[in-house]
Amino acid sequence: MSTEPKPPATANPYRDEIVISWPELHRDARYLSHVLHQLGEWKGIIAITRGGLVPAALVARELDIRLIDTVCVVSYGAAEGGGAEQRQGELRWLKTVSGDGAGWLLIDDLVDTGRTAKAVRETLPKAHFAALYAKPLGRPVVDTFVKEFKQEKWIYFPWDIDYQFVSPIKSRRGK
Ligand SMILES: O=P(O)(O)OC[C@H]1O[C@H](OP(=O)(O)OP(=O)(O)O)[C@H](O)[C@@H]1O
Repeated sequence: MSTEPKPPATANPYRDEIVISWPELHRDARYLSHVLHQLGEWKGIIAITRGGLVPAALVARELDIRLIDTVCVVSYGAAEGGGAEQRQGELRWLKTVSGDGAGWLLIDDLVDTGRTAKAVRETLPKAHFAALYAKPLGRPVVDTFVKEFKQEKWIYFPWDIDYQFVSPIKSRRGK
């Protein structure tokens, strides 16, 4: 019998959120690059679109990697708005790469339930999977990551957010 943790059964398992700033993401990508550099030479990077594109560019700069490819996978059936329901849809492939991934870095921003990472690993079993952030359900699927967040934490990446006015705490209703 499998002892693997199961995804939460509720429709929206995210009870908390965190906003990652550009400087924090950049710092974390530099740290990831340091770790990956220690592991040896890489043939190239395969970014998992779309979230893996920015960290892949930052790692490529640090490790002087010019050969960059993509695997393109989409969660269908998701509601609009970038919320937790994005984790529910069916996975569909738009593009993959040939070979078994040996010597290549697979890069994504986040391993959440691990569903995307598992699907990508099945097609490229010998690639090294690196992500900036991981949650407990996804952690077993990733080889290298920088920070772990609770499963219930929804992560807003810098490209998801904007600067805007926020009312002082004391003036807010329902405080
Ligand atoms: O571990 P999982 O539960 O599969 O979640 C992680 C995946 O979800 C995000 O992509 P998303 O589906 O939001 O698509 P996008 O990167 O194109 O916005 C993220 O970039 C990972 O690829």
